[in-house]
Amino acid sequence: MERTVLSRQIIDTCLEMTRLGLNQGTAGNVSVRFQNGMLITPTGIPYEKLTTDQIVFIDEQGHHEEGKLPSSEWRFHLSAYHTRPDVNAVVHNHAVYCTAVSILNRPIPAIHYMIAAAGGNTIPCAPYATFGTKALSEFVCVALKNRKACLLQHHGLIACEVNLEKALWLAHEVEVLAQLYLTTLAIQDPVPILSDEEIAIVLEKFKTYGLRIEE
Ligand SMILES: C[C@H](O)[C@@H](O)[C@@H](O)C(=O)COP(=O)(O)O
Ligand SMILES: [Zn+2]
Repeated sequence: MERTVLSRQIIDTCLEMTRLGLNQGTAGNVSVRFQNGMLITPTGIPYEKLTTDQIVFIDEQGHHEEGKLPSSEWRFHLSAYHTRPDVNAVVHNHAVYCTAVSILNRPIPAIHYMIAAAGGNTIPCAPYATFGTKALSEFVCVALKNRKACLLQHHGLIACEVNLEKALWLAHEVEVLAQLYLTTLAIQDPVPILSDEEIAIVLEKFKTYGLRIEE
């Protein structure tokens, strides 16, 4: 797809992320796989002020085009694409419930079968490291190895998927799971969870769920 079209889709995803209540201020960033690297939001610019020419290209070595400053988190976006060849879009935000669970430094357990949307029976929590660091990107590599979403301790959430629409959908879904987790945790700890066997059944069903038969 053409660069300007993808850049517009990145901005629309950022605006939708805010509209869904998943983000505040200039927190968060969004990228999409492009050529031998990715297109990513610039650092520190409010989404409503973003224009397509401000979206930054970074190659697979981490070199960005001159005259633009990429998101401070470009390292973990590159790590996500490196670790997961199956994904083409990455969304990061500081959604309130996900961040609250990350402060407790707990994974989200299998409290609802939709946990399987991220590829397994938990949403893991990557250990804390300062934002923008190589250390954080290395923790993200590990957390996303078998999942399409993870929490970042004392920070927020990352979700990745085949395209921007699905990555944002997953980020929203994980926020709902985090809200359910905290709501039930206030009543009972530990919260009842689904067995690995039940989650395995859902993972299998998700392989074909929503696929339409070609006419
Ligand atoms: C301090 C930053 O807000 C940090 O939390 C980063 O992770 C973030 O969410 C937004 O940073 P950029 O504007 O550099 O993408
Ligand atoms: Zn952040």
